[in-house]
Amino acid sequence: MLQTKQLQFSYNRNQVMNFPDISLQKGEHWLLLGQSGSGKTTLLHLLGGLLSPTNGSIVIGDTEVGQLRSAALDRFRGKNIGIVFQKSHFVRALTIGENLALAQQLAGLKPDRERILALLERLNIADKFRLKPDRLSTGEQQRAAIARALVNHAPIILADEPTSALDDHNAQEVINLLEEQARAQASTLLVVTHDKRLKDRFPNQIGL
Ligand SMILES: Nc1ncnc2c1ncn2[C@@H]1O[C@H](COP(=O)(O)OP(=O)(O)OP(=O)(O)O)[C@@H](O)[C@H]1O
Repeated sequence: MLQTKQLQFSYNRNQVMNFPDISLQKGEHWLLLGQSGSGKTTLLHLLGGLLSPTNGSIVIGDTEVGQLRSAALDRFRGKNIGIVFQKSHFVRALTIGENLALAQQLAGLKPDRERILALLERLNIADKFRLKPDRLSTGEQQRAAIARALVNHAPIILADEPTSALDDHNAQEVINLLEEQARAQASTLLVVTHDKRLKDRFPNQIGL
């Protein structure tokens, strides 16, 4: 489903990051662990097509992601990769419902109100459909971010520190929801974390 080979990246010439080869199969759930500054977010952004590697390859399904250019990459990413960012990055002027519809449109899909409402319902925030993101609590925003990552049925879900800003109860709930929803649509899930509460959560682990 997702394979990398000899991935390297550098933000500047003095510091080259080398990443271990990874191979994630369909439907598997993985944790990506490592100290602060070890490159977890960078690797997640490479896998999500938000950064281009300086060397090496990323293959998702049958597609070599590095071969795709701008518009094609945007569509590919929108359809195939759902990303839960550390901070949710919603468009503040749009409601939660509109933000999710935008995610569908950016992937070249038709806005599907039923799908959006069903997901918000599953995540217990259907009543936030017409609210702007700033009106939601941190935990609710994180659930809305999960809904956005799932809305296009992406076969790969990447989550960057999804629990770091949450208390124990909300952290458990968010990770349960991510797992449950990924399982329901047979998506491959990769969760980046240095949250000790999650370290034994999935047996499949990549260390940086
Ligand atoms: N935009 C950037 N420009 C230059 N250097 C950067 C940039 N982003 C990250 N770095 C550097 O790259 C290295 C890896 O950063 P990254 O954010 O990937 O680590 P991380 O493991 O996700 O850290 P944390 O757990 O603290 O979020 C760090 O040394 C960081 O200072």
